[in-house]
Amino acid sequence: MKSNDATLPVVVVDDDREMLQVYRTLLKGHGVGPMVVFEDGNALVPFLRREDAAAVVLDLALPTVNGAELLRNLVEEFPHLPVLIITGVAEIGQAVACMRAGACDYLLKPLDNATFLCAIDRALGITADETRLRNRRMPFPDIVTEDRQMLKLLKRVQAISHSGQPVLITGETGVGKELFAEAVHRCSGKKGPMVTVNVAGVDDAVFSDTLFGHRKGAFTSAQEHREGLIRRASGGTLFLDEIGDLSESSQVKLLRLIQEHEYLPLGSDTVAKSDAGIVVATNREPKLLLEQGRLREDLFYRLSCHRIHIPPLRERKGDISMLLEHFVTLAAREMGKAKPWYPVELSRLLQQYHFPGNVRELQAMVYDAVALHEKGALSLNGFRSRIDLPPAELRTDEEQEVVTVTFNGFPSIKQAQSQLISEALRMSNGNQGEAATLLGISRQALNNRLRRKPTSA
Ligand SMILES: Nc1ncnc2c1ncn2[C@@H]1O[C@H](COP(=O)(O)OP(=O)(O)OP(=O)(O)O)[C@@H](O)[C@H]1O
Repeated sequence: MKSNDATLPVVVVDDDREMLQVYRTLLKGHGVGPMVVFEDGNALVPFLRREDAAAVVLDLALPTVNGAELLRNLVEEFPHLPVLIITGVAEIGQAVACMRAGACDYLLKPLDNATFLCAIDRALGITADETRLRNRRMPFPDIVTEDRQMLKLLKRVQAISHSGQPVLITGETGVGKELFAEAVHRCSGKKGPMVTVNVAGVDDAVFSDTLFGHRKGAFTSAQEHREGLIRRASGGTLFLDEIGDLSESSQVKLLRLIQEHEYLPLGSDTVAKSDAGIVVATNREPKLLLEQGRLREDLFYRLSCHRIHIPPLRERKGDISMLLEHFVTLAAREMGKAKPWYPVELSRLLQQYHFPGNVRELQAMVYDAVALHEKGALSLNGFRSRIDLPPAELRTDEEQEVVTVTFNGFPSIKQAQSQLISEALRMSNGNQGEAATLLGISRQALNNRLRRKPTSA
């Protein structure tokens, strides 16, 4: 990927040569470009797979491909790329469908130059933000966060990942310890795999056998030679999860592995060597385990060389709206459903909850809501019941705030009406009959309102 956003091209897909000349003049005069042109859509996706772009300007009426379908493909495959739709057909249902499919703007021909350039500015603004975020988290594509403390931790991960010392990751259940272990592994540049072993409640015999393997005949049922998982992690990383209740003898073996990079397969008297990096995690407080005599002091100090403590979600509530959006998108994609709409106040509602199960709990809640939703929208009430918050607990002043937050101030009747019509059209995928039913008015009444104020919906 090129590092400087200003060098990324704006890709224009239009078969009208006169229009292409207009775009060229406008973009050049605006200091935006270079411009890459496709007169039909077929070569666009292969191009975007090879090259990065700042934005796509897409004419819906293309000769050989369906513009709406191309838009859906672009959003699906390049979710960060802003797509600006241009069309000659003033059709409100189509506009709503395009915006719902993920277009960043929708403009009508004949083009108003100023409106077009404003839309381009907005699109490029989005690109700059996304690129900044993407670059900041480059080695951590799966970790969604904007929290300052978490971003500091990610920097720390980058700094320590090459040291060759063990890494201890702590934090409550579901905060993302395994994700961080993967980040350590990815940043280390090790070519081998990351092998995860959950050692919760595992006795020493199973621990040793699983990790170090055994020779044939090492014990009565050892019919075959077994290679341990440490061998599989050669050239990579061994991630031991839940080390909080490891037995005393397993701790000694782990210490030897960390210090000497050596282990003894069961039944073998030849010491084996390992070059795997070691990352361990626990959701218990290590100091407490130490005080209770459940963690050996020498192992604790050896493990504490690089420690990463991930804060619980309730201490970084600012992440909730990003995670909500991330999981709604992910869940819809995995379930093969259209991404449902949800009200802006949902993330405020979730911020009232303390999330004992942390990100995992939020993820499960969202997946459940996406699986169950009807009419294309997630229900606030469904979430209220999931977080044991009866409707009565939402205070009246907060309910009023919902209105002012949605409209950025108290709305006029006209604004509220126009917002309701837009939402109904959005939720019904542009189907005016369905939208009218949602609004409790006749289709004719909705049509009259749309004709009176076509741009408001
Ligand atoms: N910051 C995040 N961004 C995106 N997904 C996250 C984030 N944090 C956690 N998750 C998701 O939440 C779930 C739980 O995360 P993970 O398994 O890493 O937690 P954990 O701390 O290892 O839990 P446990 O202690 O129970 O093993 C996973 O599906 C993970 O992908």
